[in-house]
Amino acid sequence: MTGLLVLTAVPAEAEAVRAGLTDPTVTVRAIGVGPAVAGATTARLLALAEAAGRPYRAVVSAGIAGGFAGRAPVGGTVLASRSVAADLGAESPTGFIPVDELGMPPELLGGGPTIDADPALLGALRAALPAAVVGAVLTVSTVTGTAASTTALADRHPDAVAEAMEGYAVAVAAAQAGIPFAELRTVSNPIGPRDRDGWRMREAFTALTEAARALS
Ligand SMILES: O=C(O)c1cccc(C(=O)CC[C@H]2O[C@@H](n3cnc4c(=O)[nH]cnc43)[C@H](O)[C@@H]2O)c1
Repeated sequence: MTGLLVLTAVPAEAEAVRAGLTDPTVTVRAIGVGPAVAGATTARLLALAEAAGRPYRAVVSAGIAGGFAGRAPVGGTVLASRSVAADLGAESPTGFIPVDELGMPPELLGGGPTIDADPALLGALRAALPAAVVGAVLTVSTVTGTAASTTALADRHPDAVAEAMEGYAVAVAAAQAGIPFAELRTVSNPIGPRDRDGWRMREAFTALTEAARALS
């Protein structure tokens, strides 16, 4: 068994994580933006390690994220209690219907639209990062960018603290491989009306480097 596998979306996030690591057995890879490429690449990396007889002991989806105002501040660190496929479902005239309420067989839903973090791994990360906010982290294919969609998402997920674009997909691949999973994020921007120039990337990357010291 090899060490921990930490998966970010983009190379800049991977570099920020590497800069904080003290454990040489931790592997960091940038696997792309969004659930499709993230899920496929995670599954491939886990299968290759398994085939080589060196399976990873755990997988962490890490990177920057949008934070819900009043729940996770810009520059803050977030640990997912669960990773949620927040836009997997159906629209209707009366609102969004989550995929597990569409009447499909549960075995076709990859464990459902929510995957809990591994309790032992989350516990260890919480102990190492006591200032981190713990709550649901939403996985979306489209960055939320209007006040109306922010309110709808926050109301639908009262325990959600942040959104990003890969966690749930990495979690599905980890679950199918039988490997413990957690999601660690630092907040680069508030979720809300799009203001790309206001994103605090440097602050979030610095926080990510600090948080990565907890990964071992
Ligand atoms: O320019 C953009 O619109 C843009 C949108 C999302 C991400 C980026 C990145 O350069 C970072 C990649 C990574 O960041 C996560 N992220 C960060 N903030 C958010 C957010 O408010 N909503 C969803 N995802 C977010 C995400 O995991 C990306 O893969 C640039």
